[in-house]
Amino acid sequence: MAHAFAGGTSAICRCPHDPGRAALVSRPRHRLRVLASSLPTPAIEGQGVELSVTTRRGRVLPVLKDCSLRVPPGQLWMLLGPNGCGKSTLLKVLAGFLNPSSGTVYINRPCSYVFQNPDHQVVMPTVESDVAFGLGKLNLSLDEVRSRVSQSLDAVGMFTNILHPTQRPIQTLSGGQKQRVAIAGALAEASKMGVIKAVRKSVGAGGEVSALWVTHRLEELRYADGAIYMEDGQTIIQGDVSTISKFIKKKQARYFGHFEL
Ligand SMILES: Nc1ncnc2c1ncn2[C@@H]1O[C@H](COP(=O)(O)OP(=O)(O)OP(=O)(O)O)[C@@H](O)[C@H]1O
Repeated sequence: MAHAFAGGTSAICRCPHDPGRAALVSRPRHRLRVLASSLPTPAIEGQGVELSVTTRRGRVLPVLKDCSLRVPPGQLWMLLGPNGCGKSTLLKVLAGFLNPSSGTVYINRPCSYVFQNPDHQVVMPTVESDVAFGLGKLNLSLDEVRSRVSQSLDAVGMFTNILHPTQRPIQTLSGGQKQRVAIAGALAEASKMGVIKAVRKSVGAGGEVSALWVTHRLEELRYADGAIYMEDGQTIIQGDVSTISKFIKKKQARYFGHFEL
């Protein structure tokens, strides 16, 4: 299933069940900047990436302080770290949605997922109702439905804001936007592990597709070829799943140990 990849030109793909999760998916197509490296050309690479934002009060806030990572082609890597450590921001920088204050980014452009005719896939009058359409059968609470709708729209790059209100009539959308809404509907219905399994399936076939998946769930690591751990705006460690898993578990043990004192 290609829904997890289907972001049109969007590289950010958020998990439908957790706003803190996202995936960056790329296919070899267009090179932004080439990094000198003796290793095989990566699918996704960041070197010394930093990003500061200026708050409304004029305070400069460093969000990414020093991030380096390398995702080999045809692999699925996970990006983990505590809430607010900068995972989503790093993804946005890698995807080209945000410009880094410094550092280098290399990324193969994501491919688009195109339906033959998006008008055949959208059935309800507004964006929100269309994405929620398939959830009716799942017996979910209103909050859960709203959360899934918003996360699925995020996943396909249809960020809900003034420009993309969830109440927007479907007929005012472009063809590409309708495609995204249709995909968001499918994502909203996907089960928790279903999406990551689908991403796993799609990655690795011939090295064509690579993905960087942001998660808090250690159990999702089993689908990964490798992982990167971030803390406080910095990438701390990158490596194979077993190494990163042990590293995180050790950290958690130390954390909980602290509270047991
Ligand atoms: N435009 C901005 N203005 C102010 N603060 C920002 C901005 N963008 C990000 N931040 C802050 O930077 C930090 C990192 O945010 P980010 O969303 O990247 O974290 P995250 O690791 O994805 O978090 P989570 O796992 O909770 O989703 C947060 O403290 C966030 O509030």
